[in-house]
Amino acid sequence: MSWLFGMNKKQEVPMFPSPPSDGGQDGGGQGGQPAEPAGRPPASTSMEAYRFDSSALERAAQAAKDLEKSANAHEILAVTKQQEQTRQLEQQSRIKEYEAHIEQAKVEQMRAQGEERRKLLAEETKQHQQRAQYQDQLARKRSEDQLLQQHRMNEENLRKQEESVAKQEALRKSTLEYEMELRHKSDMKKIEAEMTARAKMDRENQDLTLEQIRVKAAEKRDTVLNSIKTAGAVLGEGMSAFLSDWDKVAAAAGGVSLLALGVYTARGGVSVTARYIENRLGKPSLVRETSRFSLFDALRHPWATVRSRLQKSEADALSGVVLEPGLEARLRDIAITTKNTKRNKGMYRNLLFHGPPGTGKTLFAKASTRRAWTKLAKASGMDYAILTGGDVAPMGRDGVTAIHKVFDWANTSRKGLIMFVDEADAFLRKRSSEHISEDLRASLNAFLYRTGEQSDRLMLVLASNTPEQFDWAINDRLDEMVEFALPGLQERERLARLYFQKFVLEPATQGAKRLKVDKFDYGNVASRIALMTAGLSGREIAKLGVAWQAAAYASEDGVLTEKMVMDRVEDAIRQNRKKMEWLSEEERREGKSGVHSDSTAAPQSSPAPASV
Ligand SMILES: Nc1ncnc2c1ncn2[C@@H]1O[C@H](COP(=O)(O)OP(=O)(O)OP(=O)(O)O)[C@@H](O)[C@H]1O
Repeated sequence: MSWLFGMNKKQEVPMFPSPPSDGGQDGGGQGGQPAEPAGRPPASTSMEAYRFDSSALERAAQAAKDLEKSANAHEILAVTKQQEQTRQLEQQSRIKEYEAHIEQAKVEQMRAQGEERRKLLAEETKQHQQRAQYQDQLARKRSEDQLLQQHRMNEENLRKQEESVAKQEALRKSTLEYEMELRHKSDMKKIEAEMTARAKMDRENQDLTLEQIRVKAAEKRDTVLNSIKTAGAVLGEGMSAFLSDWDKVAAAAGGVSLLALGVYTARGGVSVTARYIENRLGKPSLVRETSRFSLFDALRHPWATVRSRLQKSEADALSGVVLEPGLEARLRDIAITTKNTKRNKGMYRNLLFHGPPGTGKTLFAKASTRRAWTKLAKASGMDYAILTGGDVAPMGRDGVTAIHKVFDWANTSRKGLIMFVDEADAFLRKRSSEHISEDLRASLNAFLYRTGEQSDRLMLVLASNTPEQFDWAINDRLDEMVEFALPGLQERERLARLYFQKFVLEPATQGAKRLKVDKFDYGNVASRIALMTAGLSGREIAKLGVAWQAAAYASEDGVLTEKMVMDRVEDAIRQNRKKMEWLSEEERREGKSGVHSDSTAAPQSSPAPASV
């Protein structure tokens, strides 16, 4: 209603202090008051607020008159009413909004409460679980403690039993010793008494005894003299009769000559026959091991022969040898090819096994894995023989004969023979650059002579970790090379497991030995060892097994702990690094231990290079 009090639309709304109880009515006395300047003191403002201003009423009356006179008075009133209604509606809608807000706030509050309750519940569940876990842990710990207690008690009992047995044993031993001592003393006394008695008797009978001796000696002398006289007379007569008859002399000379001839002929014949039989049946001295049946060996060691033959037929081919799968497959392929060669009566191929030291070349062929080699030979349907190159040099000039003997013996095999020569570089080295003895050179020449042509009876397998030392003529005879590389990651893990089993678990379970294993996850330890031991050879890992065993024996309680295992591994790694440092620069360049030269190198699990 500002227009009613003559307020211009452009005028600002006055800022009044809040009125007393009736201050809200339209057209209140303060309506026409001009706005106070901001800086005026509040006391004077409140005084003026209660002063009555009649000019406003006058202006209102005037405005009402003007309004009555106005032609649009009705419309203005209607508009005013509408505005009033609109404001009321707006007010109501604000009230509704406010109520809606309140409702929403309630919903929010309920949701927050729900959330709180859920959190509380979750917290309670968590607490409950933790409590359950804790109780479970307590129960486990209790049971572990009980087990430990039990274990300790068992050990204590065992110890007591052992002690009591030891005491009894000691008592028995001391009793026995005492008894023996007593017996000894009484024996000694008896002997002493006998000796004294005999001495006394001898002394008393001395004269008699001397007389007896004298009589016996005189009798003996007479007998001997008489015998000599008689023999001389008989021989003399015989000789004179023999020499006087020339026919008898001639017959005797002929008989003696024939006898001598017979003896020499028989000796020569026997030695030739023996050599023939030896060639057919005997094993040459250079052959360390063979699958061929040897009559002499069977007669000398019948039980060992029977047992080894039985074992071979049962055993798993590659048990105890950890090879990279590609290499294993390759060896099997070679066996199949060899078998087919034999079946088709073809010519055999010569092989070379090469690689760094300690990678299983010999192991594959020799004693402990004899089965594996047998399997290869068996799969090919052939016999096998194992020789060592190092045996040839000490034979000196006999080396040539020994080599010929081996090849003669090999050629008598009906099935065909695989000849494995371990450490072949020991006698097959270069004739030109190396300073080798005449005897060794002659042995090498004999070997070359006997292997000059492809054979349908003999397959040659050489093993060496320095094949670059071979004489060129030997290289020329090789048809295929198989590389035994350093073990890769998986092989190292298998090796670690194998040797832990062999040197720790098996002795620990046998019970007789003083070796126990602490509780730890060995699978996990083996994986860690495999990761750490890149560059170590199979032999070095096998030695680790022995080191673990020794560590357990050296400890006070004989228990092998995880820490002891890992300490030995770190030792082995350090030693390997040291060995690598010792390798001369030249050896590195030559690549003798090429795979070793970078001990941190990635594991070499790739298959060996194919062929020459
Ligand atoms: N692949 C493997 N699997 C299982 N054990 C192995 C393997 N390689 C080596 N070893 C262990 O190392 C030892 C030595 O191996 P082996 O004599 O076969 O080595 P090599 O290759 O012939 O070495 P060198 O060239 O020095 O003669 C074996 O007795 C065995 O304990």
